[in-house]
Amino acid sequence: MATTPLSLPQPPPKAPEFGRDALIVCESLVRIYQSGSIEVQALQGLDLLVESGEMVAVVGASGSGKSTLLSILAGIDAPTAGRARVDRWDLLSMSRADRVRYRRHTVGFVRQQTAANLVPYLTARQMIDLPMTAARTPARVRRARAAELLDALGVADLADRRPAQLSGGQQMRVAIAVALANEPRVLLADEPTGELDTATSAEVFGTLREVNRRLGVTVVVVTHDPAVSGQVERTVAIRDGRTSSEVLRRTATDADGDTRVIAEEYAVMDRAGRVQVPRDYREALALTRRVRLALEADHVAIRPDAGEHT
Ligand SMILES: Nc1ncnc2c1ncn2[C@@H]1O[C@H](COP(=O)(O)OP(=O)(O)OP(=O)(O)O)[C@@H](O)[C@H]1O
Repeated sequence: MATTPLSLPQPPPKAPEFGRDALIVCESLVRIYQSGSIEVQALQGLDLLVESGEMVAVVGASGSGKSTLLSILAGIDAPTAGRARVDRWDLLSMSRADRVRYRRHTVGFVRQQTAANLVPYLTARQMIDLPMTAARTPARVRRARAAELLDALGVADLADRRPAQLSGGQQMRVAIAVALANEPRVLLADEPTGELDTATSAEVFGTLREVNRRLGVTVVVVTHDPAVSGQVERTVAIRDGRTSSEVLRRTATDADGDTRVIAEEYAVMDRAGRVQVPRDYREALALTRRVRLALEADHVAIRPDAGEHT
């Protein structure tokens, strides 16, 4: 006897992998530090995507997890849980040998303290040569690359000086050149302008933008300085170990041909749909523990709990 085929519901189409085309992917990233019996959750489920060629500023209060994020992306620290991928490298499952390769070729890292990036007894040219020698780059290529970088970073005339003979801004530019020696796809900079005065900060930041635009290197820069973060197209704010909001800036030209920068702030929604409502919004409408959500034609409304139930 012929049986009627069962009509089964269609399985839902498989969701594309989160950030499949991004260069940097952090998904629900967690980093817990254990010091004695105390546990510090430096990252508490952070999501972040960075596309190839972007320049992103990461801002946040002291202790919010910015340096932890950068150390993980630099391959110096390892996450406790979650997912972190840069280019083709999975930062959670990388072997020790892969980690060395990753740090040598995929990312360049500029540390917070200017001096920590430099070797006191080497000249600028010798310092740029060092990572290339470690990568077994032939001498002829090393010489050409060092000259190119010294030039691109505006320190060609300082090539034979040691760190003590350079100003803070010049030291930082040399540090950036050293970080770029092995042609990484990503440059990570942790508070590169933290020790510099305002004018020198602006100069160093301009250098990072040039590196991003002219050399096509993806740049992630941690900063405290709102004036600095105001110069990039995308600023990601971290609060309590999570990305909380983003500011996107674009240049618009009005009818008179004048250009101006338009900055729009967005809240970040995580993979589970959680959004942080800013404190001033919550206070203005006394939004507390329980709120009403309503799906409207083109937005979702959040209203205070009317208080019929307790
Ligand atoms: N090695 C460590 N051991 C224990 N706790 C740590 C360690 N490193 C960072 N933390 C803690 O993790 C949290 C996040 O620190 P992190 O340095 O990432 O913050 P940050 O946003 O970079 O701060 P800052 O702007 O002051 O550099 C802080 O509470 C910090 O005290």
